[in-house]
Amino acid sequence: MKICGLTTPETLRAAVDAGADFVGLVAYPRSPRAVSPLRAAALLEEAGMARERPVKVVVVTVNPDDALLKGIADWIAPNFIQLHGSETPERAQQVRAITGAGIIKCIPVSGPADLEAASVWSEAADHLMFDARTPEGSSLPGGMGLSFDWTMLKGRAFARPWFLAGGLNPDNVAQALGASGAPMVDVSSGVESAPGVKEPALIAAFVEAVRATSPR
Ligand SMILES: O=C(O)c1ccccc1NCC(=O)[C@H](O)[C@H](O)COP(=O)(O)O
Repeated sequence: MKICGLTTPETLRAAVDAGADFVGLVAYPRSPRAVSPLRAAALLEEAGMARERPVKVVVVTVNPDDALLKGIADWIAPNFIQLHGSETPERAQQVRAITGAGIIKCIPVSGPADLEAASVWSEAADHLMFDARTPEGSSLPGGMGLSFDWTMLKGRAFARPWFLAGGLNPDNVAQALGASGAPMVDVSSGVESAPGVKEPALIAAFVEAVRATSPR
């Protein structure tokens, strides 16, 4: 599971200690969870993760330019770049070459037809993420606590391992896993007390709820 949008060493550590597999740092200036590459590097250091990383570090971007990608590679050296904009597979290959990181591609979903977009990503992405499409004119393309009909994913096969995202929280994640058959889940606002303010107790409750649902 992935806990996204962490902004403090305490919550980063809380995610690791709870047993998250991936932690997400958002490099999108308009987000209430935004951290610069420099701040992200300091965060990892303050959380004791500068050298040894017990989890995969993901940097979330939206149509990133080369300068941002170079800054991310130099300062953070993440395991994955999450592409949350309108990037093409060709651009994703460039992102991989510039950063040396793996690629998580977000597919925005409002209806079953949106799932077809996954088919072009079998070469360029390591993982897919199905996240609720935010309404036209929204301030953010993700992290809005919106969900979609999870059942449309049930029984579907995709070329890459995938995350379910969008509107998940400790109270609904068990139902979401059952309804979608998701192999991995991602959460941001569902473990916050206000936009950008993560709560360690909610992070722990989310991880526990996933653990209690998943086969060991
Ligand atoms: O979280 C953000 O602020 C954000 C900003 C811009 C692009 C993507 C963003 N988040 C991406 C994520 O991976 C979120 O975890 C995902 O959209 C689910 O968010 P939520 O519905 O709040 O759990």
